[in-house]
Amino acid sequence: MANTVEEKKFSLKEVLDTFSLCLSENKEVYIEHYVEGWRGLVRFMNSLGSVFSFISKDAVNKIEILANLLNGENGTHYITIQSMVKYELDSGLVDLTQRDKHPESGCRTLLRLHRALRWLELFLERLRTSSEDSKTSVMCSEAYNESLAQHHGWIIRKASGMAFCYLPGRPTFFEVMNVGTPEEVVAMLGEALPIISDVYNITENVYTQHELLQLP
Ligand SMILES: CCCCCCCCCCCCC/C=C/[C@@H](O)[C@H](COP(=O)(O)O)NC(=O)CCCCCCCCCCCCCCC
Repeated sequence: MANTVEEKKFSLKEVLDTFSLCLSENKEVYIEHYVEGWRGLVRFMNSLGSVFSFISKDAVNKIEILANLLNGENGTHYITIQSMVKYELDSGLVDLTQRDKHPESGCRTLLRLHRALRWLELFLERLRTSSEDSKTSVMCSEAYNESLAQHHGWIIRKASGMAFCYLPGRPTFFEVMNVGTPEEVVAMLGEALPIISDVYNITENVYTQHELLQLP
């Protein structure tokens, strides 16, 4: 039977909207919607070609770790990032100095996606303010160098740099986002970016407060 969810032509707007569901009234971040937002982003990335599959494989792996924690027997502790951090720290479930007993804790796994969210924020901001002849590969690698690259070793940085060269040009990129005219894409990005920044900043604060930004 056809998988209608996979085949539906999606709009990047819907994906980015998912991040607006992440924030609770008291500014906690719901992991369910965070994970859902990432699933949508990965789906979008997959539609850009198989050269990105080493990236999406890693992202999917991390998304699934978090989804399993949320759906597991201790799932109630994984409703928000704040409750996850409290629970895992209080229960000694986080490897703080080296990967050892808890190599796949929620805290260290989400931190990797959190760093990638910063890349997304920087990349989308560049896209939003770009001109017609701007190069997506340049915008992407600048955003990467300012964020994720600082946490990646040489091999991953090289492989990422090569993958960026296969990004479609700005016009095609805007088209596959399936949002509308370039002006509509720019407007959509203008609405989505503050929400992504909010989610990023709130998470960053939680991790800073608990000194978790360097988890191995
Ligand atoms: C659309 C272009 C896509 C460019 C994606 C830029 C991000 C490049 C990241 C390269 C990651 C390479 C794979 C391996 C990573 C891991 O080593 C590394 C560390 O993990 P570990 O501590 O468990 O070992 N993992 C990570 O840093 C997590 C990376 C997660 C990357 C998710 C990227 C999803 C991109 C979604 C694209 C959506 C674009 C929408 C724009 C309109």
